[in-house]
Amino acid sequence: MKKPYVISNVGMTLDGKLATVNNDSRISCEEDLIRVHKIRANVDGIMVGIGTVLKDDPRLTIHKIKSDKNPVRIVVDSKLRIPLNARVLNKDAKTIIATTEDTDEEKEKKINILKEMGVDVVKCGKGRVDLKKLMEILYNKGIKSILLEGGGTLNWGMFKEGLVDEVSVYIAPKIFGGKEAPTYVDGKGFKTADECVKLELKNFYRLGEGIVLEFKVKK
Ligand SMILES: NC(=O)C1=CN([C@@H]2O[C@H](COP(=O)(O)OP(=O)(O)OC[C@H]3O[C@@H](n4cnc5c(N)ncnc54)[C@H](O)[C@@H]3O)[C@@H](O)[C@H]2O)C=CC1
Ligand SMILES: Nc1nc(O)c(N)c(N[C@@H]2O[C@H](COP(=O)(O)O)[C@@H](O)[C@H]2O)n1
Repeated sequence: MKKPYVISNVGMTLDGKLATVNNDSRISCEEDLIRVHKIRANVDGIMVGIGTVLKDDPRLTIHKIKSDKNPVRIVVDSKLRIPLNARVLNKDAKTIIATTEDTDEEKEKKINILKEMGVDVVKCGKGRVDLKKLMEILYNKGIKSILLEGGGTLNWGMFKEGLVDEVSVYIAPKIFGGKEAPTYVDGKGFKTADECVKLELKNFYRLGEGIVLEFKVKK
């Protein structure tokens, strides 16, 4: 199956959290945010789940370094919960919303509004977005590389389907704790170690106050 090359990147605390229980996600140092924007500048798309949009209202554009273009912003949003005033819907970059084929009058109305705003709405899957099918659709739209930023639920979906090729993670010297705090990979989780995603460590280095680890996903 032809699919984009997918790099998963997060800023994570030592205890694996992506934010506090109160959704404070100030984890990466400035040096790491610049590293992230250099990755953003080298991919065709940046992908997040709707949970991240609802909690962070991210820009998903390149603003920490100079860049003459922005990657396509991709939001995975089964129930089309995206607020129409979300920053990812502004004119700074192209945006694709991936939703499910399940629909009703209200959803169709919102899809029409989004299309009038210049947003590309893609329907694939029932109940949940079919991520494998979405990857094929994005590849056929010319998106050959994607930075998957999360959050933990979407990361689980992508890892579970074997759609991630590379992992880079900045680990901050912080501990957030919190059983309910979001982690790098949430979702159902693998039941046995045999099923888990296996990685090959390719590189690691100090950055700012933390450390960056880079892996290839073993296929
Ligand atoms: N520190 C970091 O690097 C980052 C932190 N975050 C944090 O992560 C949290 C958001 O993560 P989550 O709440 O887990 O939301 P999420 O951003 O992972 O979005 C999950 C949503 O995506 C949709 N979805 C549709 N099809 C799916 C599929 N097949 N598999 C999985 N999801 C699918 C569903 O509506 C699901 O609820 C926020 O606290 C945010 O600050 C998010 C990105 C990076
Ligand atoms: N790499 C990284 N480190 C952190 O500490 C973070 N909190 C995040 N969050 C991701 O960046 C998005 C917000 O930044 P922009 O407004 O898009 O520049 C946020 O939504 C997460 O995807 N990432």
